[in-house]
Amino acid sequence: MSHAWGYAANNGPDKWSDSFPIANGPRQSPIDIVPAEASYDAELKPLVLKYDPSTCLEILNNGHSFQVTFVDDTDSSTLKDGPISGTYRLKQFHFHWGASDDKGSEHTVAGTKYPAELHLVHWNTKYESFGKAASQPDGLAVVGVFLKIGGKNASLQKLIDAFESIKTKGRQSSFANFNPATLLPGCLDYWTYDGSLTTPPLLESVTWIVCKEPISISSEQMGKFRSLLFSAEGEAECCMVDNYRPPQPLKGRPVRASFK
Ligand SMILES: COc1ccc(C[C@H]2SC(=O)NC2=O)c(OC)c1
Ligand SMILES: [Zn+2]
Repeated sequence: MSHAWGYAANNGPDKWSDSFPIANGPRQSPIDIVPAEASYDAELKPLVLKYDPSTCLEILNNGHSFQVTFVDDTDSSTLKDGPISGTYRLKQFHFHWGASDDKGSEHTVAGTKYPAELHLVHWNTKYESFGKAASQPDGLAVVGVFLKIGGKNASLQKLIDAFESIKTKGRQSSFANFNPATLLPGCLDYWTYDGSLTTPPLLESVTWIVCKEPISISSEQMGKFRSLLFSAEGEAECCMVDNYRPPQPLKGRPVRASFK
């Protein structure tokens, strides 16, 4: 692909295999999660998420989504237990969403699309850095949380209030003392399977942990997500919407449930 990857007809998910052949690999993400076909695994532990708001660093528009990045040089913000062994550090979180409320999530549940999906990205501290971990089969663990249209979400509003400073691609601003735990649903029941990054380079290094319970976002707040731009300042404006990869073939992978 001569031009950079994106989500448009000429550079979107159907074209990514041109430059990233792993797009057709055996453990690609996202997937359609079919609850009736997931197997309850009593050995799966509850998720242990410990987040320190003081590790929150900045919020940025990377041209594909907006992302909140964390200081990850200590074990201050970590994910443990669940389906993983060892300690994974929080690196960043970001979202995927649609142009309308009938689409936007990457994972789907028995074919149901949610309007958006949150990804909390963690890396395995058995490797020396995020970059090194990202190329290892057990290098990353991403917690996915669905968003459904409902009441106004005060925690999401704190992110939205920073949007005017990151409207266009490449813009970033300092963003301190945000607690990502406020974005988690009350119930942490989850499905888990072995998968990949959902954008290029599509590395097959992610243990996916997808929460069953969604969090809420209001229609007005969804509208603010859609006011961000894929385009940089001075370029023709292109609204940041439909930045999701559709479900990929399961290829025989087991999907386990932490709940009955
Ligand atoms: C090492 O290079 C990368 C590149 C992209 C992402 C972000 C992808 S991965 C996901 O779940 N959603 C996304 O948009 C990444 O995240 C771990 C790591
Ligand atoms: Zn993502």
